[in-house]
Amino acid sequence: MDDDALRAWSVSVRYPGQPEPALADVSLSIGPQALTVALGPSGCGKTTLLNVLAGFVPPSQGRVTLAGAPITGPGADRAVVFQHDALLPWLDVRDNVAFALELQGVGRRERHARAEALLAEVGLAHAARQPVWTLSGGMRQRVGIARALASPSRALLMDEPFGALDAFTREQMQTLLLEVWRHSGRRIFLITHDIEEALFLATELVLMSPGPGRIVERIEPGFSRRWLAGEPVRALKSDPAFIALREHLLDTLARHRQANDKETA
Ligand SMILES: Nc1ncnc2c1ncn2[C@@H]1O[C@H](COP(=O)(O)OP(=O)(O)OP(=O)(O)O)[C@@H](O)[C@H]1O
Repeated sequence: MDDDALRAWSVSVRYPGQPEPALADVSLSIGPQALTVALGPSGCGKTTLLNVLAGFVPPSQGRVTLAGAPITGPGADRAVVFQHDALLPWLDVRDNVAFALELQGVGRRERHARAEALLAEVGLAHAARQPVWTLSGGMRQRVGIARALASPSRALLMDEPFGALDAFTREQMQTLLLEVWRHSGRRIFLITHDIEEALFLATELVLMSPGPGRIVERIEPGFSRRWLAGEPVRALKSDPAFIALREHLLDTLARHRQANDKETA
């Protein structure tokens, strides 16, 4: 057992007034080197699971722990990156990142230096003094990631972080995230609707299905480590093993959808 992991233990969540649980008996262990991706259709409980790990939503049953300590609410040890960034429009790029450091009581000169180093890590050194409203969607998400890295977090929890980006920018952000993952040593939990994104990034991929929200399959794709070892992204995404897994996941999702449709008919 991994004692340093971020773990969900048989977690169920039932929202008031809902006929069935949003999550039923979900267990997950995100170890220090892990990039765990939750994939599934709308309503399968992905965001609920992220909110439980973040401490925003308490489980109705089960528990969540980080390195063995119970999670009872939000904490600086878990940084959240949302699909739509929450940048502060009156601050420039550097100060949006430095703000997270100011909250930790870091002095002005040091927080500017650290913010600039984090912006360099996400490829935005040149944009440090730009107002955030001048940035593209991909650049805004980079600022969001730099800001998450500025917190003393041990885990990044990412809710569809690239969902609003075009396909090309999205692929760039996926490889950027793998670089950040390697350099920062943070464990990552990421949710997505996108099968290729999930397969490319995940060290562990959990496939979820609704009605009630649950994990129906777990696989360890291994393509992210191959990319970090030097294999080109396009070669990996057209690798027969990648395509076979993509088709398998599509098939499994379709079977679960049919089963759910029958139950609700
Ligand atoms: N605050 C809430 N109150 C009541 N029901 C909720 C609440 N949040 C989510 N739900 C319900 O719980 C179920 C799971 O929702 P959740 O947002 O976790 O799924 P999801 O897989 O993230 O969906 P999406 O991909 O569309 O964001 C859905 O049926 C949803 O309507």
